Amino acid sequence: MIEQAGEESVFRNRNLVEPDTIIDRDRIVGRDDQLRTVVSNLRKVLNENRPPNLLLYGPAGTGKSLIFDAVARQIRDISKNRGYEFGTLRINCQNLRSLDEAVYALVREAAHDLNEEIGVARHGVSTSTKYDRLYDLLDEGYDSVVFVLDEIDLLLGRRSSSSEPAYSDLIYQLSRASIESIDIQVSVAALTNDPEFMNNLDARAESSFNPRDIPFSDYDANQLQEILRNREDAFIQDALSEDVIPLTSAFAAQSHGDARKAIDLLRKAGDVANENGDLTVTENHVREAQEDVETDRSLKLVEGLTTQKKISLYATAAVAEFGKSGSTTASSRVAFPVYQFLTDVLDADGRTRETFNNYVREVGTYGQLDHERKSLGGKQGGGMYLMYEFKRDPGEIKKRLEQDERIADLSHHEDGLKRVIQAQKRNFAEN
Ligand SMILES: Nc1ncnc2c1ncn2[C@@H]1O[C@H](COP(=O)(O)OP(=O)(O)OP(=O)(O)O)[C@@H](O)[C@H]1O
Repeated sequence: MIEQAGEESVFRNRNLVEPDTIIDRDRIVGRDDQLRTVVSNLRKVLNENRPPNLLLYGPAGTGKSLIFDAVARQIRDISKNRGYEFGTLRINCQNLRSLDEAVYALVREAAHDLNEEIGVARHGVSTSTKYDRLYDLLDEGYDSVVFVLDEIDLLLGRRSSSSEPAYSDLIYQLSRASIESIDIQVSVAALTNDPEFMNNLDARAESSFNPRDIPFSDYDANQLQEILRNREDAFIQDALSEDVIPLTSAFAAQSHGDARKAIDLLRKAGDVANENGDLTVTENHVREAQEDVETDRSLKLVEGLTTQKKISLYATAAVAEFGKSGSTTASSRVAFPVYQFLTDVLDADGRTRETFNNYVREVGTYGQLDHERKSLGGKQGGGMYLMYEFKRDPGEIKKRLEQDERIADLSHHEDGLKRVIQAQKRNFAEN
């Protein structure tokens, strides 16, 4: 099996359909206007002038990083040959919680690029000491630097209601660095999905940043097709059947024309073909890959539920999973006492039967399960109950819920859980 997988693959160069692979300039499809604008601004570096600040904005996966990085790499190579040190220092602001963290991340980038010590402690020193270290490193190592601030709108910092977001401060300081703090040429390129970003900057930051705007729009299905066709050589010859690229592009165009999603989906379709031992990627492989993507997206929603809703869903999924083999259904009459057992195990509050059912039904609206109202007939004094039917493997949902450390404990009680479920099922069937 392993040997087979090693020998036969639809891929010749799978890297080409990995979204983070750096691609050559000749693989870039379209985006001529944006390329021209970035080139005309960054080429000022070649005359040893400071390039203007730039704001690249548009939805995710529309080529902002690709275009900027491709041009910056070329400028860097030409400059280096001429003995002029041009560099870009990139940080992604998504996971940075404060201005201080952002400045430290820039110090770390510069030190890494220049092969120097970071030279400043992460904690326990002021942000201005970090700025000083940053400027020292830059003065020593470069003639010109562009700070690339990806997802800049997410650098909010720990704000009181009256204070400005951290990105305003960072942009203000960095775009003034050339004037006040440093001898080399410095400018800022900010990347964001938010077209209104400039409206959120305070007046001070706005006036010192004053960028050239470079907008990026969604790709349509035809543009996505072209992008994918330009990477067809990731696959062995004739591995892609005719309808694969059009279908992949059509799916990705539905999710905001994101090229990253299109490339991901094409790679996943190839993986599905490999898993099935097929040497041709077909429409069915694309559909299967797309289903996996959707499953994963809706499972992610499960991670955001409150603990009570997670316990309710866990109980219901366990009843379905530990029922008859391959079963996807769970009766509320069985699932509710199982939920009570789980709240006892976790020492959590117990909710009423009605609230429990409301929680599980609510999860249904995220696409995990359906419910049907059923009558007990003459059983248990009559009355109604709900029959839940999972649309996908309930075991997978349970595993996803166990990623929450409060729920993870339940996986150590599987034997007890199975016993309770069996007892409740017997009880339900006998009455
Ligand atoms: N015009 C294009 N030609 C070829 N490949 C492209 C093109 N546009 C985007 N891609 C590919 O799509 C992926 C995402 O592009 P990129 O990282 O530039 O998106 P972005 O606009 O910076 O998105 P985000 O806001 O999510 O960071 C990359 O793998 C890139 O190579």
